[in-house]
This record gives sequence, C-alpha cells and structure tokens, in this order.
Amino acid sequence: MPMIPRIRLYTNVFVVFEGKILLGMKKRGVGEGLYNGFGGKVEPGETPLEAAHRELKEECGIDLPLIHAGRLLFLSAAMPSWAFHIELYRSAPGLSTYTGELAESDEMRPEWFPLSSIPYSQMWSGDKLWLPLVITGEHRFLAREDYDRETDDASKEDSQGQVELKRWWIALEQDPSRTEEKRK
Ligand SMILES: COc1nc(N)nc2c1ncn2[C@H]1C[C@H](O)[C@@H](COP(=O)(O)OP(=O)(O)OP(=O)(O)O)O1
Repeated sequence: MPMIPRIRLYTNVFVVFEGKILLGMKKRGVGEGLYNGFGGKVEPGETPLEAAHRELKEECGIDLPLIHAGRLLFLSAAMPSWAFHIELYRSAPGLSTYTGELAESDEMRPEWFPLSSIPYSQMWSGDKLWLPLVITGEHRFLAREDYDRETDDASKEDSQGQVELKRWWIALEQDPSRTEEKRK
C-alpha cells in the first residue's frame, strides 16, 4: 500500500494596499531567507481565519480585516510524509490602514514592496503563479504544486536532497457572491 501523507494546515496573509504589498523576510525555520506572507500552523480549536489574524499579529504586530483569497495544496519530496494545505488571505480591498504597530519579530522582518517589483526570485518558486490572483482578489482559486527532486538519479543528489517545482495547476473558483460584490 502506498504511503498516505498526513495534512499540515497553515495560513498565509498578504497585506495589499494601493500599489504596494507587505511581505516578510523569514528569519528562521521553514522558508528561512525567503520573502513570504505572514502565517503559520493552525492550532487545535482555531479556525484558519482566527489563525491568520493571530499569526499576522505575532509576526509583524498588526491586524486588519481579511478576506479569503485562495487555497494552496502542495507535496514536497523533501517531506514525503506530509501534504501541505495553506489557506491564503489578503487584506480586504480598499483598505489602507491597520491597527497595531508594524514591527519586526523574531520570525519575520516586514518590508513594503511596490506591486511592480515583487521579489519573486527570493520567494517560493510557486508563489509567482498565484500571487497576482491574490493581489487582484477577483477570484478565489485552488493551486496545486508538486516539488520533486532536482534529479531522478539519486546518486547525483546533494546531501540536502534539493527539490524544485516540477508540476502545478491553478483553477479559479466559481464565486457568484464575489462577482456580485464587484458589481455593486
Ligand atoms: C512551497 O512551499 C511553500 N510555499 C509558500 N508560499 N508558503 C509556504 C511554503 N511552505 C511553508 N509556507 C508558509 C506556510 C506558513 O505561512 C509559513 C511557515 O510557517 P511556520 O513553519 O513558521 O509555522 P509557525 O506556526 O509560525 O511556526 P513556529 O512553530 O516556529 O511558531 O510558511
């Protein structure tokens, strides 16, 4: 029987104001050295939305209304016993203020980027496929990514067994309520 991975549920929040996006440089742990939204594991008893607000506050000190933007599912050959599920959120459209004080934490260093110069080369390689959909916020989406070994020849792998994005797809959600919101 093939190994069936268990699901790890995370959140990730992108704050998008007029013309700019707030990203965080991850200082430790998963994704260290990469820019990302703010997020982490959903704790027992928490909804993903509650976890998204909590992680945003813990990692960069702020809070603001969020909307669900999409869902990312991925597998990585580096961690074959897990299937990763990330609920993606963005700040509600039209906002330009937050509560709290933007501050660096032990996990993330926040930084604003113009939407025209998002540092995709310093982000997870799949992010460039779906982050534009988060930014426009017109459609919720489901994205699927598979990170596999760089080489099929195990003898050529380095000691860290590096993985790269090998396959992906994205589907837009049929979302009459959001279309309705846009019409108003
Ligand atoms: C392809 O892999 C990933 N892509 C993207 N876009 N984001 C990812 C990927 N792998 C992990 N992430 C996100 C998911 C979370 O938002 C963070 C990782 O969270 P972390 O492991 O730091 O979780 P915490 O609960 O904050 O951890 P602590 O236990 O250290 O507090 O990266």
